Amino acid sequence: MHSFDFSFLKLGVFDVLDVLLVAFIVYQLYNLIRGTIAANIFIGFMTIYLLYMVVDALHMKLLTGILKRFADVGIIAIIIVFQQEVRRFLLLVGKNASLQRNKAWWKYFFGKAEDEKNNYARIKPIIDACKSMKQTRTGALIVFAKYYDEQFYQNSCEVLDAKISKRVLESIFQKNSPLHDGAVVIAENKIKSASCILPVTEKADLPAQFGLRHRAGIGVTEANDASAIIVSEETGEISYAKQGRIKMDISFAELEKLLNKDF
Ligand SMILES: Nc1ncnc2c1ncn2[C@@H]1O[C@H](COP(=O)(O)OP(=O)(O)OP(=O)(O)O)[C@@H](O)[C@H]1O
Repeated sequence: MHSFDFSFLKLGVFDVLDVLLVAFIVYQLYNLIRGTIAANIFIGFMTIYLLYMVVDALHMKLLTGILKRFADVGIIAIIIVFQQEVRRFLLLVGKNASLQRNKAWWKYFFGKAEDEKNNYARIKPIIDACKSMKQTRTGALIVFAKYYDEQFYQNSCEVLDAKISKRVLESIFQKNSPLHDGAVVIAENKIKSASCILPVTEKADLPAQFGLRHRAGIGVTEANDASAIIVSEETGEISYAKQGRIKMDISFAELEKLLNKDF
């Protein structure tokens, strides 16, 4: 009678750790692309790879040979198909590994109160500008970039390097202003640029009323370590995008909390 060889099922501690780490990375990757078309492609890749592992373990030579061809080019295909996601993933890894974290701990113990006070002073002009633009139904898109990638933002933008103030933000988004079309990018505590054309998200499951402004607000946070405030011209509603997701119709108290964390 034919006997199966199950020796490959012997597990050591490192095998378990290996599986857990891979599961964690796959889950994080899936989280990054959830809700996008890329998620379906990702599931497709994973299915083919899992199938390859199973047929390989069962020594089914022909199928293993065919699937191996897919698996071999898989990593290159992933980099090409998921260019934006890979970029965002590496940014995330880089950010968490940087000294920024240690600085945050240091501030947590020694300078938190002072920090919050300073942060409120920084945030206030932005919140005030949003309040006023909400009232006047002035459409706006303000991006907060943790890292100002000149190549990414400056290509299509008008470079400003201006101090953040309520009146400057309001004037930029005024309907008659030559700079009102597009987004303002804030980084390093400055209004770095205005009138920026940003990549729009390809997400298919967004509310029907979302036009290009909202889509660009979400799109920029998919590809970069950035968050974005969107003021709707139609409804005056304030939305907040981060990591490719959007919170709609938020209050100013909520906006303050979010900015305190992200800006
Ligand atoms: N790729 C882009 N990057 C930055 N801003 C953009 C981009 N595309 C459009 N916009 C801005 O969005 C405006 C058009 O907004 P649209 O009405 O399509 O958006 P919306 O999401 O429906 O928002 P609203 O509720 O304000 O109408 C344009 O005038 C321009 O200022």
